[in-house]
Amino acid sequence: MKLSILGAGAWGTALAISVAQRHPTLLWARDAAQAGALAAERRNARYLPGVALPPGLEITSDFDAALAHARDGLIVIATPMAALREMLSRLPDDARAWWLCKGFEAGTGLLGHEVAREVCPQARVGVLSGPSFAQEVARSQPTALVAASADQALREAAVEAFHGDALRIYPSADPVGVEVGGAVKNVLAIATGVCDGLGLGLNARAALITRGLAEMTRLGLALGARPETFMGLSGLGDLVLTATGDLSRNRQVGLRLARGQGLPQILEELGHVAEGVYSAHTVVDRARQVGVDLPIAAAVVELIESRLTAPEAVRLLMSRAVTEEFRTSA
Ligand SMILES: NC(=O)c1ccc[n+]([C@@H]2O[C@H](COP(=O)([O-])OP(=O)(O)OC[C@H]3O[C@@H](n4cnc5c(N)ncnc54)[C@H](O)[C@@H]3O)[C@@H](O)[C@H]2O)c1
Ligand SMILES: O=P(O)(O)OC[C@H](O)CO
Repeated sequence: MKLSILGAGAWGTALAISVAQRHPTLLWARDAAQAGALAAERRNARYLPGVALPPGLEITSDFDAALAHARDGLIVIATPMAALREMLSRLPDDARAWWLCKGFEAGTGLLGHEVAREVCPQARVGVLSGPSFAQEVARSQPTALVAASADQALREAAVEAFHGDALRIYPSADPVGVEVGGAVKNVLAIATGVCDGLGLGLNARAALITRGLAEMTRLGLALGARPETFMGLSGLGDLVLTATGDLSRNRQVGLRLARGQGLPQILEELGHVAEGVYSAHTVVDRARQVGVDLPIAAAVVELIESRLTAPEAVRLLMSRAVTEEFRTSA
């Protein structure tokens, strides 16, 4: 099966390295100079240093050539969430496409499948998510992902395309749950980074992850997700990885906020997208629209928008009124 991966950041490059070992794969970079450097050096020095590109992986900055390559195959959108709408709008009507980005679209508050419904209703689409640090996938370390789409044939195509010796693919028919998990875990990883950066201890970290999972699940159920999805790879799995793994950019944002570093400097030093920063406000807004309370995510918004310091955010969360552990309503 032919694959074109749109976006040559860390994750697009890592997935391209993985699938190019099994399928004719083309990696599109929007910047011609970056595409030239990737092709000449056979590595992605800016976004994924230290990993060689396999000889069969083709590189281009020609968008039409990328679409043509995958005409009978699959397109994979590997840009940040902020560029998903633009990428989807450039696809042919009958495209078969998967995206890798995790978040709610800033401004509209939409999840990826809702953006696709607006922009390319004829296309057959899905989301590939789950616990997956790009550096580990690029080095063929064992990883399990979930491929979620309402389209069963497209789910089968994803297994054919992505499944391999080091990459297990679990199909899912719950794109809502998978996308909510991927978006909310990024915000919770910022919170856990703050918690660990302040040295609040392992009890606090476990509490934050568990109560964060409750927030993710409450929002997902209100948006029509299946409850079991939050116990799966794109829910609990990705939350545990991102909240505890130091390779996470979102966790790094939290660790550095706890040290008192300013957000603009943190983002500049990271050099990669940290989707939780851009999604936090939108996650909380979307939850409010459906009557769901997300205290941890709301505290992250206060912190990144500089209305609270990290210790003040902790005091706010600890002083909340007592509630039942499992609420019967939002
Ligand atoms: N890095 C990971 O381990 C990982 C794993 C799973 C999911 N993700 C998700 O995948 C998405 C991409 O993450 P990443 O780590 O590759 O980011 P990154 O910061 O490493 O790279 C982003 C890439 O997108 C490109 N880009 C930005 N805006 C664009 C636009 N308007 N049009 C075309 N290209 C554009 C950039 O040039 C860059 O190549 C994010 O939503 C992230 O949450 C990342
Ligand atoms: O580095 P992060 O925080 O964007 O997380 C990367 C992936 O989403 C982990 O699954």
